[in-house]
Amino acid sequence: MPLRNPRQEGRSEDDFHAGVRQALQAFKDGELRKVVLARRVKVELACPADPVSLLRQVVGAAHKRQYVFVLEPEQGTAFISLSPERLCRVKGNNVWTEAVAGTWPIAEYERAGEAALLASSAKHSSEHQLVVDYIRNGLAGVTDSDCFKACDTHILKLPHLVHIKQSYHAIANSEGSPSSASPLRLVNFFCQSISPTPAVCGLPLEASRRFLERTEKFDRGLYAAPCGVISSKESELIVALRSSLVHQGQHLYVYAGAGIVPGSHPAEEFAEITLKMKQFTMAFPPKEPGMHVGTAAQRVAKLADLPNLNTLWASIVVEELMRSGAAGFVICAGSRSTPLVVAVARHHSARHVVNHDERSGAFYALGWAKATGKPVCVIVTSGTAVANLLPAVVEADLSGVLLLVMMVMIMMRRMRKRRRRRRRRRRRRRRRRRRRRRRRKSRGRWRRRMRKEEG
Ligand SMILES: C=C(O[C@@H]1C=C(C(=O)O)C=C[C@H]1O)C(=O)O
Repeated sequence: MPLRNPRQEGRSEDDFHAGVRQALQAFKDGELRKVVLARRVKVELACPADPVSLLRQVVGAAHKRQYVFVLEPEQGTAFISLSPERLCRVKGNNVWTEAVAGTWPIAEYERAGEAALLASSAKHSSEHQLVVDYIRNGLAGVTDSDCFKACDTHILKLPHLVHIKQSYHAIANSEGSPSSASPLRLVNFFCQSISPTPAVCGLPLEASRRFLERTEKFDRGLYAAPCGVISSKESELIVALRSSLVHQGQHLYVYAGAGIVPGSHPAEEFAEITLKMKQFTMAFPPKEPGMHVGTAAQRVAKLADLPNLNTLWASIVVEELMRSGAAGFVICAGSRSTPLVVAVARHHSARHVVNHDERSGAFYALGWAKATGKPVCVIVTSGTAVANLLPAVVEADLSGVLLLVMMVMIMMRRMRKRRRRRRRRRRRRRRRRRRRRRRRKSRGRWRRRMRKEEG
């Protein structure tokens, strides 16, 4: 599964395939049993963004089973992770940990179901089993076997893919025994003796490290490192997977790897990594010709930049649409929709395309929505412009694609016109009534005077 924009690729697919073939040879030579080969992919941001707004962008796509965090190791650099994997949680002498390894695309899980999938691949099972054995052996050093509980092996469902997972709860040996450990020493034990597990590095550990130094050709940095909170009461460390490093808000490096074992296919492992990177590469899709994103200078800095209610409402509508997962906007310009167009142009991540013809604009939006699987909004002015959207709207309806047509400004303009007309009518009526009253009064006065004069 190639990335949508090959210019993003940091290390070519051929290089990666060569690395997998070297690993397969190392298995045959008895040098290695498993190795996790990673890739680093550079993504140029379409517009500069600060780490918090980038995090906000990816967080929308995060699953409830992912640990989301951002670290700022140095000014201008931010490390963002949406990790599915906990290295350890330590509370008193209670320890929780897990083995996560073996990956399938989510479509395969949906087709086969959990039980059939778990039984379907010896390669995936052995990949997971190596991690399980490693963690169990490691824990044997700090716990007795009767103080160790493993939950059933199951499938961990995430966006785009699934993993095999098994969780453990152990009670560490109590103080006084030769292998006793305080909570902080237990955390240290996980950092020094358990991490990196064969889920992120390989087996045997030192041979895998040497292999990766020779083969990966980039610095992993914080990728796959234990990150979290440490205290004497309770500590939790996460394996920093599904991560990316943002530089000066200009570009980011996305990291992901795949466990290579005997029987691995280079193309399948490459596709697995692409899938693991998808949450980031989808949140920051490549800029395409004709597509625009608001520049830093155009972005709204404060509420005072929104001089009237129309611009305020329009910016709220655009922000809400982006948060709800809209892919972007097709703008068929007209003066009445100006506040909406300005709001789109000023939004930090709203992608938009300008198309002067509503018919082709609507079909462009339809194609865009089909390609991304996300709703696309078409902004048009009133009158025949709306009617021109009809063929694409009908097609969107029949093919179950969400196309949002925005004519809210027209409605507001019409409503304002109607309100003005009603006010004018009321004023006219009042004036007529007043005139009638005055006439009646003067007629009454005149009659009374006449009667007096006659009498
Ligand atoms: C190495 C990564 O993921 C690890 C490797 C897996 C695998 O090889 O199947 C699965 C989950 C993680 O333990 C990564 O996401 O970069």
